Amino acid sequence: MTDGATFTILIVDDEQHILFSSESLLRFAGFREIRTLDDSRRVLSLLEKETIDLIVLDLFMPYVSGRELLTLLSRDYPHIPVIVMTAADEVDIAVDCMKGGAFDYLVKPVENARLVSCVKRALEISSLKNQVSQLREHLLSNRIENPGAFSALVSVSPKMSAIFQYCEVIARSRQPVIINGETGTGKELIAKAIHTASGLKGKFVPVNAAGLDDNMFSDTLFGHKKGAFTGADQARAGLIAQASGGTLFLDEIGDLHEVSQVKLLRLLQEQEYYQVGSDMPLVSDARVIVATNRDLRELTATGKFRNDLYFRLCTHQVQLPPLRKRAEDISVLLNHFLEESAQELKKKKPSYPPELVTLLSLYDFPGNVREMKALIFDAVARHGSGVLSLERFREHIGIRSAPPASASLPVKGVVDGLRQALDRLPTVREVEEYLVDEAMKLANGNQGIAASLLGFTRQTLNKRLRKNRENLP
Ligand SMILES: Nc1ncnc2c1ncn2[C@@H]1O[C@H](COP(=O)(O)OP(=O)(O)OP(=O)(O)O)[C@@H](O)[C@H]1O
Repeated sequence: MTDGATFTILIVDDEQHILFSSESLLRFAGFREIRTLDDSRRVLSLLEKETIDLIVLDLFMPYVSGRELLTLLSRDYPHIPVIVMTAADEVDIAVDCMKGGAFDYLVKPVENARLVSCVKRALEISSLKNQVSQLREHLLSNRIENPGAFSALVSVSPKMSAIFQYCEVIARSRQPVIINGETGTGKELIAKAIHTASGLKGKFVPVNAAGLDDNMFSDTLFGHKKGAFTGADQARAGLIAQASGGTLFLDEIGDLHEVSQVKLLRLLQEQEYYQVGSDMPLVSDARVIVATNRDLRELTATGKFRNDLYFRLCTHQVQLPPLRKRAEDISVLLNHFLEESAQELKKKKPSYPPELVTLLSLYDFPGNVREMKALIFDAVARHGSGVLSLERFREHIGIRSAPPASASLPVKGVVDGLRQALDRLPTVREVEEYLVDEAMKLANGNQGIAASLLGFTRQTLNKRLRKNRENLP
């Protein structure tokens, strides 16, 4: 999808009628910024003054030929794609132009659709190339230019900061984005951040596709005409109209109904949609960002998600890591949510025992940041003294005084491992020493947490540790 409004095209041809017809054709195809020149000597001075995204160049012109210009353009403006358009249908000339850096070579009279699709393709490829080089620069410079756009996302993780940098670059593109990640990892926050960083003036409009059948999807997104169906007493503009000049965020895209997938594909390809009960196409310029916690590629393989829609969506992809894969964020998020919850609940921000961070890092947070946020809000709501109690967290995380029955399998694995290593059945003392050692490692040396993991009291663990030390050779 190329957005004609954002690109400037220059057409150079000494024949006025060609300039006129090519300009009209491209304007009709949605390209609004078009410059024309019938004198090739003025091309370079124009390029010094204006930003041009693509050039359509005639080959045979008086004064400076198109071929001469092509050499200069490839040398000084290699990022601008040049489409050569000429009456000469000769293979040698075409090959020479392509070697000289032309993006494509079209023979006059050029079929309208051919010229438009060639221009769109060239712009798509060059804008992707530009993004790649910006991305490279950005990643090498290792900084975010607009940190305000990402301020709602609290993180000190290098993985997340690389993601923010990538998002800042793709924010400038109008191509769709797929955001993938487990529930609660911050997909909607990232989508909002991309919208803010894009500088788009329109709104950020979220729509949850889960549970919408095709009728509901069409009505919600595209709206309806008055009288379109029983009960449609008023016309309704859909959310896509609200997202005009902004971003439409489609959450849970993996659950989108098959028929709705076709409508979304049309919207992405043609930037067009139909309101329910209308056969008049409407135009949308909203940027589309989608999110899912499912594997879209896998869904395409099983036929549950259209291949062509996937390929339309997949230009930019963001994969958010689960919280358990960025343990360095536990402590900053804990402080952030303590602050936020204390403010919201009008309480003083409590302090917490240092073991809390270790305890939280041991947990795998299937609900990710959302789960952590809820846990902390609840603990702050319940607590009365100045220091948070670990009890509520222990309960949630499931570390109980007695190990669960299902623990027998891993224990068998431990015993088997020791049996192999020792070449005999290990003694009870050896198994115990091993487990105590592992628990202490997992708990970062915190005896309270290690004791909980082992199902001991802290005093019992302390005794065992002392005994282990005495048994050291
Ligand atoms: N890095 C973060 N910093 C602060 N808050 C966060 C962060 N990530 C997520 N959150 C919070 O966690 C909650 C869930 O975030 P969000 O809705 O963006 O996740 P999601 O991945 O879109 O979830 P789902 O897949 O369930 O729709 C929100 O309250 C959000 O504010």
